[in-house]
Amino acid sequence: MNGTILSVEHLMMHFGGIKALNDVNLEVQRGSITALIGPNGAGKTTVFNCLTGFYRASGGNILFNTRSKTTNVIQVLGQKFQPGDWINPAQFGQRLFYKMFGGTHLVNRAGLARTFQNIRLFREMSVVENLLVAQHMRVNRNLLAGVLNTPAYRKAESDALDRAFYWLEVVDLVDCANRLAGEMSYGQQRRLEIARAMCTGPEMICLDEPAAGLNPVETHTLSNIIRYLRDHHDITVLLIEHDMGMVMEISDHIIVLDHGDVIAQGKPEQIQHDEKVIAAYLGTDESEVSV
Ligand SMILES: Nc1ncnc2c1ncn2[C@@H]1O[C@H](COP(=O)(O)OP(=O)(O)OP(=O)(O)O)[C@@H](O)[C@H]1O
Repeated sequence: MNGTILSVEHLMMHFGGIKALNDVNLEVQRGSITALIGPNGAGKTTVFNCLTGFYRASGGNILFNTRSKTTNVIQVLGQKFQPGDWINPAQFGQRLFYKMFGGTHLVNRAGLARTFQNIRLFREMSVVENLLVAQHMRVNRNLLAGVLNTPAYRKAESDALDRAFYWLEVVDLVDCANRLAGEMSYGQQRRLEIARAMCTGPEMICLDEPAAGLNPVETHTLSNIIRYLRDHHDITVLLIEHDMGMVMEISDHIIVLDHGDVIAQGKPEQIQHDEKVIAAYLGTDESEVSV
């Protein structure tokens, strides 16, 4: 593995009086499969929502290091002006820029993609259309080029289609290309969500409970797809998952959250025997746990 792709420092997320995340610090290594686990309500999805810009964190830092630059996720979502900005024109200009043009699209453009716990496909579109829509930020959408149907425009369209079919092949859905996304089985929809995220050209993908609702055969196929992303495309995978068999089998590193704090991290064999982790899952006090 080569360096840190994601650093999260002192991340906090409060919903009114509820402290979903207290002070989360974690790092994800480039090219790894890292699992974020923890009991229900530990704050895992909230971490994902902060990382991918769906929530604006209450405090802390999220730095996403792609090969070409570092993106400050909280900054690109647009922050409130601070008193010091009025004497620092560069800072003021930057905040104004991101207030006007910032948003989650910049997080995706930086190379971070995600899937959702509750599948969110365009159900009334065909499978391949779902993948073409995902590429709108990469494809030439110049109106004039479209009207004149220029060679560059046709090439961009054909590349988008090739890319869509490449990822359909990886997730074994080529045969379903023209079916409506909403008509497919649950397992197929989960795989399509991964293909759609991959069509945005990410360096890192966050998968929120990808194995939820899958049978053992589908879970095995999914594990192979996740490994394929890492091994053949150098994609960093961060996943939330409750299927501990799968987590222990495919993860290089595991981070455990409980009540909005990281309580343990390490290799699967370390986590399996960590007393704090066992206590968190059993809902008992650490001192009561005997291994
Ligand atoms: N939008 C929200 N408004 C209010 N509270 C929220 C919101 N989102 C999450 N929470 C609260 O934050 C805490 C963490 O929730 P989160 O969904 O991140 O947990 P989780 O670890 O992903 O749980 P699960 O494994 O059940 O999906 C919970 O107490 C939850 O009720």
